Amino acid sequence: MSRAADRLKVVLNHLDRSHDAVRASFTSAQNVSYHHHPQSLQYTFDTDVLTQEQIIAYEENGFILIRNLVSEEDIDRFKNEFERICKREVKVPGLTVMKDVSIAKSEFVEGEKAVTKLQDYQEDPELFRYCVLPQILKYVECFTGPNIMAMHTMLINKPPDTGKKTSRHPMHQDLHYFPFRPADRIVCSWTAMEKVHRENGCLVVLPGSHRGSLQEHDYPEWEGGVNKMYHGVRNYDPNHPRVHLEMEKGDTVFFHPLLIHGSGMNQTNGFRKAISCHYASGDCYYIDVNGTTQENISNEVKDLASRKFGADDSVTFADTWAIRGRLVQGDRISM
Ligand SMILES: CCCCCCCCCCCCCCCCC(=O)SCCNC(=O)CCNC(=O)[C@H](O)C(C)(C)COP(=O)(O)OP(=O)(O)OC[C@H]1O[C@@H](n2cnc3c(N)ncnc32)[C@H](O)[C@@H]1OP(=O)(O)O
Ligand SMILES: Nc1ncnc2c1ncn2[C@@H]1O[C@H](COP(=O)(O)OP(=O)(O)OP(=O)(O)O)[C@@H](O)[C@H]1O
Ligand SMILES: O=C(O)CCC(=O)C(=O)O
Ligand SMILES: [Fe+2]
Ligand SMILES: [Mg+2]
Repeated sequence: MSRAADRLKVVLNHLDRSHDAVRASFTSAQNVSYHHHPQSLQYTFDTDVLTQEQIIAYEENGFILIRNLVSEEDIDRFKNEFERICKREVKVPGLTVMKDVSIAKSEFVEGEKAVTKLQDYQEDPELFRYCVLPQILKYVECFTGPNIMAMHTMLINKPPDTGKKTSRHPMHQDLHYFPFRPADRIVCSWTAMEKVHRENGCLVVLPGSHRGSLQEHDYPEWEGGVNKMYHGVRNYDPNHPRVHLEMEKGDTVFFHPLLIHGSGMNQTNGFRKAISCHYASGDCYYIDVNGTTQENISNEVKDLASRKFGADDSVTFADTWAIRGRLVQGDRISM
């Protein structure tokens, strides 16, 4: 047997044995069918980039954390560009600068202290460098395959909580926002731009939840308010076992779009920064989400597109993504 085939056999054997344990901890939370006996890898391509342990970890948990993947120098450049955008020294086409809902109506907060998130930075060449970093794409390819689209770009500047707990991001699955498939050929890359820990609201994940299905999402019923489009899984069980991903500057997590994740309150005085990109295979295809649980977010996004960019009724949810997507490797086949 070849080395690659040998390696695959070891991984599959391991997965077949260990799935039962992971499954057992998730039966209560979601509707998963537990009759999966892997004949091949479902979530990863074995391209000799991931170690056996990493393949197993992603197949089982739905995420892998790579330490020290992005250099300080690159991160400082992203931070610098973020500051320039907040000071309005640069104007980026298509970019949304979002303020936290609890300070959105305050006239007294200016500059980066007012900003909770930059959405859609793909037209900013300095920030978009993140999406084409070779060491990131090398990992992305293990999940998407060789044709890679950058579909969704964000820089998150999680603010100190104002006391209303609005700095939380409810537990959700990113696939809720995406009208393209297959889910297994989509991956998020999320890089800490400084130390992130429990106190400043690190990512919180439910390992293995990527093996479930897409859940119904809606605004959580939070007394202090919820940020625009921060939908959460509807029947979230707060007692479900979770993992807090504490990370150093430059550490990067790659995670599956069905992985249930969120982030807690930022209880420090500092802004917690992270930069991210969602990638999809250039061979993915768009779906019509009308009549599905994604209809609510689809309507919100279309509404925003019409208010912000004057898009008319003929612009679909899929169109809003096709406009934003950028090819970063290989061919744009059907996206
Ligand atoms: C053709 C291309 C189309 C592109 C479409 C763009 C789609 C973008 C979103 C896609 C979602 C991506 C997937 C995300 C993954 C998970 C997430 O991160 S979900 C959270 C993402 N959230 C957003 O992307 C929100 C986008 N931002 C906005 O829509 C706007 O910033 C805004 C929140 C509507 C604020 O608009 P703006 O014009 O900047 O603000 P104001 O004029 O000051 O306020 C208008 C109105 O809105 C209230 N408000 C302000 N900020 C917030 C907030 N954070 N949350 C809730 N409400 C907010 C504000 O108080 C005003 O209210 P009023 O009652 O009218 O006074
Ligand atoms: N009702 C809910 N619906 C959806 N998500 C929720 C709900 N309540 C809490 N969450 C989310 O669960 C995650 C963890 O929240 P929490 O504020 O407890 O943070 P934490 O990191 O566990 O902090 P702590 O150390 O205080 O426990 C966050 O993503 C939060 O937004
Ligand atoms: O950085 C965070 O708090 C998580 C953001 C997130 O999950 C998202 O915007 O989809
Ligand atoms: Fe997310
Ligand atoms: Mg908690």
